[in-house]
Amino acid sequence: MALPQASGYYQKPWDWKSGQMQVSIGVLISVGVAFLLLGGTAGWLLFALMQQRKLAHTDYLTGIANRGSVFEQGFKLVEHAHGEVEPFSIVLFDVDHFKKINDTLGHGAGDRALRVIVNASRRVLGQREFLGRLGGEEFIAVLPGCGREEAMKRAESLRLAIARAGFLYADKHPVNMTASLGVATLDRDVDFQILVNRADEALYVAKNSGRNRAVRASSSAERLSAGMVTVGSRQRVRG
Ligand SMILES: Nc1nc2c(ncn2[C@@H]2O[C@H](COP(=O)(O)OP(=O)(O)OP(=O)(O)O)[C@@H](O)[C@H]2O)c(=O)[nH]1
Repeated sequence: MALPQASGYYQKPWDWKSGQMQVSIGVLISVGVAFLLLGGTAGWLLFALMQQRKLAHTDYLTGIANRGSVFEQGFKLVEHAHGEVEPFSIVLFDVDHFKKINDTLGHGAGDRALRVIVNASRRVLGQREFLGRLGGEEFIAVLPGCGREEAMKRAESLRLAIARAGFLYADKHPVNMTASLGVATLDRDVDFQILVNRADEALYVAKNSGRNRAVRASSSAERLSAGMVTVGSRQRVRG
């Protein structure tokens, strides 16, 4: 009678040396994988945080700085300008009769007009300068290093760029825009909020004296000699 064949399976006795090596490799791989996972998660979290921060500072429609971001940067830049005794100006501008675009062609056309205005305005700004949307159809150009004369020139370039940026909506409706602008330049006794108030006063004058024009806000010295006390709040005539 044939004996049953041996299975051929041979159980090796435990080899401590190679066993330890296998365990060490296993541990190393696990630690590596854990590091990769942790690193990946941390990287993803960092990316998500950066994206969130960017979104919190950006205007959803036009991609430029939003109101919060403009004021955050504006206060810092004014402090810097005071410290360095450097000129600093802003141009506040507001699209004229913007409501008419919405009312006649719809909000899609209005939204496109805002984006077109932003693209046209960006092109006339220098490297250190930036654009922000303060809300609705009101924008600001922040001009570090720009004195009174330069700022008025920049405002005029913005006005012309907007007036020339007309487009055809839905391939058949011509849309033309103009804007009114208020220009204010930093004085020693002024912070960013006061500068914005002054530019807003000038913008109010531009609106009420016919629109499609840039008006310069009076300086601290001019205000003093004219006996002006307040820095003004908005009270714009509509129509
Ligand atoms: N399409 C669109 N419209 C907006 C947006 N934000 C505000 N508006 C509209 O902008 C219009 C602003 O109207 P008004 O404040 O009367 O200003 P205006 O018609 O430009 O008149 P003036 O400033 O006096 O020349 C309103 O109809 C708002 O609904 C936006 O993001 N997209």
